[in-house]
Amino acid sequence: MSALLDVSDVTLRYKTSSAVVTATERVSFTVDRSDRFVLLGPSGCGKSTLLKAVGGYMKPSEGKMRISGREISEPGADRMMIFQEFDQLLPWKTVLENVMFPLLMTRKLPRKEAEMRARAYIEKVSLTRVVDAYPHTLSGGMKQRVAIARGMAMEPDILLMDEPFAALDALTRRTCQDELLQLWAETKFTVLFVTHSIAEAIKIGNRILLLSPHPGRVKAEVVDVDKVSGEDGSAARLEKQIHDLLFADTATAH
Ligand SMILES: Nc1ncnc2c1ncn2[C@@H]1O[C@H](COP(=O)(O)OP(=O)(O)OP(=O)(O)O)[C@@H](O)[C@H]1O
Repeated sequence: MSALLDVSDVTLRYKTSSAVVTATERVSFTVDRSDRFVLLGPSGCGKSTLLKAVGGYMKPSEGKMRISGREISEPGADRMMIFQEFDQLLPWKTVLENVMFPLLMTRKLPRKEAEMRARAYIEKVSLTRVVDAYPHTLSGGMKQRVAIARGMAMEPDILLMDEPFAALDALTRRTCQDELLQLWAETKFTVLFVTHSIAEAIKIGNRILLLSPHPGRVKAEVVDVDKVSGEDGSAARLEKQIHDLLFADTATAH
C-alpha cells in the first residue's frame, strides 16, 4: 500500500532580496493513514516551513511532495492547517460560524448539513455550551479547540498542526493533548504535528522524525513510539535518547 503523504528529497529555500536561506535540505519521510507523525527539532530547523510546503503554500526548490499519489502544487481542502496563534479564528463570527466557514467556502456541504457537521465536531471538543459565543470571549485553550474542530469538520486527508498548544499554560496544554488523543482514538484521523518539545512529541506521536538544526536534515526516525512509551519508565528513557540524538553535534562542538 502506498503512503498517504510522500515527501521525497525535499529542499526548501526562502529567497529574500539580500540572501537565500535554506530551511530544509533533502528531507524525506512518508506518512501513512492514521499516523500521528511528529516533526521534532530545534527552533529554526524548518519544521514550520515543511508544514507550509505540505499545505501547498510553498514550492520545493528540489524534491517532490505527494498526497494520495498527487503532486502537491497548491493548498487544498484535503490538508487543513491548525496554527499556534490564538487569532486564527474570524473574530466577527461565532464558534459555530467559524467551524462552518470552510465547509461553506469550499462548497463541501450545503448550509444545513454544514451546520450539523459543525455542531457534531464542536461537541467532540466539548464546546457545545459556547457554540454561539464570539472568539474574544473564549480562553486560549478554547480557541485552539475551536480551530481543531474547524479543521476536523472538513474531514481532510491530513491535519497539519503547527505547535498548536505551544502558547498555552502547562495544565491547559496537557488537557488539549489528552483531548487530541481521545479524538484520535474515536476517529483515527491522520495528523502531521510540529513541535520542539520532546515530551510533547512522545506523548502525541506514534512516529517521530528528528531534524537537525538549521538547515533541517533528517537525523533519525523513531517508530512505534506508542509501544516504547507504554512501558514503565520507558518514556523517560526515550526522551533522553531523543535528546542525545538531537543534540549530539552540539555537545561535541562545545
Ligand atoms: N519568510 C521567510 N523568509 C526568509 N527566511 C525565513 C522565512 N521564514 C522562515 N525563514 C527561515 O527559515 C528557517 C526555518 O524556519 P522555520 O520557521 O521553518 O523553523 P522552525 O523549525 O519551525 O522554527 P520554530 O520552532 O522557531 O518555529 C529559519 O532559518 C528561518 O529564519
